[in-house]
Amino acid sequence: MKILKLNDQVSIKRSVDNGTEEQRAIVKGVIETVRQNGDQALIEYTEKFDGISLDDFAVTQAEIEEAYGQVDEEILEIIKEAADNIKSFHEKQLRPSWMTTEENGTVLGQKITPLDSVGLYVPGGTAAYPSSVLMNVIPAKVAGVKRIVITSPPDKKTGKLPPAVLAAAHIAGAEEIYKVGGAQAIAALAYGTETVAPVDKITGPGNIFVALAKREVFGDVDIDMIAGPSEIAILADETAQPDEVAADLLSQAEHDPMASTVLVTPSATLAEAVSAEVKRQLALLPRREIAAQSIENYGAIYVTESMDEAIETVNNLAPEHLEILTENPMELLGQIRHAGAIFLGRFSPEPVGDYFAGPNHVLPTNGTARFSSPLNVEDFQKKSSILLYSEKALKSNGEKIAAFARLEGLEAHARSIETRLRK
Ligand SMILES: NC(=O)c1ccc[n+]([C@@H]2O[C@H](COP(=O)([O-])OP(=O)(O)OC[C@H]3O[C@@H](n4cnc5c(N)ncnc54)[C@H](O)[C@@H]3O)[C@@H](O)[C@H]2O)c1
Ligand SMILES: N[C@H](CO)Cc1c[nH]c[nH+]1
Ligand SMILES: [Zn+2]
Repeated sequence: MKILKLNDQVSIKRSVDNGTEEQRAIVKGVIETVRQNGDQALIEYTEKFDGISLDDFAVTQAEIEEAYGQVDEEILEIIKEAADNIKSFHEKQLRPSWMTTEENGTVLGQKITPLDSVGLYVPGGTAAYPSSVLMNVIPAKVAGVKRIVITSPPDKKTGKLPPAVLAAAHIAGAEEIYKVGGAQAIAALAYGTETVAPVDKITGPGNIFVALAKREVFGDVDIDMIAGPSEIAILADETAQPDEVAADLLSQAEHDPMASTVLVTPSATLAEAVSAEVKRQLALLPRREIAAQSIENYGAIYVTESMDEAIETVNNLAPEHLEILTENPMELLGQIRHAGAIFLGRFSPEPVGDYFAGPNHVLPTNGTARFSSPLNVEDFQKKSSILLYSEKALKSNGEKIAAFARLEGLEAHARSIETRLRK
């Protein structure tokens, strides 16, 4: 792993993938065709892109039950326990609607309403993570969303969805599931077909066709974010254990050849030891080819002059995941301004959050932790403002409001107020 002296250009932001002109044209064509031909287009694209011919792409109750029976009992128990943890964490995010009443009778407030319906895209292949099903469905459920739809491409061999994905969906409480992937799935969720009623918001990651389609339909429906490859930054001092630091870096490197893995430390001794450990452990990993590319192209160890400089470096990176492996991690927490999730101490390695602890693993990437947050209950709700002015309140403020309206040249606004002042 490269050991670098700090320079203030430190960044793990990769350029956002806008796809090629050809890919953008394909996505536009797919969306338009689904809008015109509905279910028939879904069937034809599934045959063309996934090699599966289906008459009916809705997952049946029997399929869900069959899948549930195929997953090991112990694994089901683990998924259920993780689901309980995720639910109880997200329940703490719930905020009530509120109203205040002033002495003059004015009532102001904010009404919180769940979205009516949301769609979760679950990518195909090895990235069909049951944990991500929990992380998307459970906050939506906690928010009060009534209709939760899942779409995912059918396996190219079996024509089915992975049993663990269906089991996780069942445990999380999502039963409306379609075997459709790619841009055609996003189009169906956004605009509807004969079988798939449209949703109000689409969440979940996917390949470039999925990402471009989400961007294309944004505005007609809401979307969560366009998630980039996984990132981990570790802030460590000389007390950190090199084998643990290396294992944690590799835990994210194995996700994606473009995953970013960075150690920031004032300890040159730790830097050397971690570099050697990464090399040793990498050779033992089943997904070593993916992890090796990530480490080679997006991995770095920065040796800083001081811990303060290391903290500033981490804040500039604004990583998706930050581990603090120092003698007293809690003492540094107050100085961390930008990170999607912060893992404190050597007994909280990042996979604790990926699977089990409760906080969401859908996190801002590409430096966007500077201004955005983990997926949360509010992503599945919206707010309406509530205003009630009493006669007394309108009469005492009406002239000011009318004057403000005239400042903007909006006479009808002013008269809407004044017509009430004269009565
Ligand atoms: N950021 C994250 O958190 C995260 C998590 C999991 C997965 N992912 C990403 O999900 C992706 C999974 O990719 P995948 O391809 O296995 O599954 P996918 O479900 O994202 O895409 C499969 C679909 O892509 C479409 N497609 C494929 N080739 C096409 C073509 N030439 N023209 C038009 N459409 C085409 C097909 O409709 C197919 O059903 C990876 O890119 C991975 O990085 C990201
Ligand atoms: N670390 C990933 C998000 O960055 C989430 C995940 C799913 N499964 C394992 N990890
Ligand atoms: Zn992970």
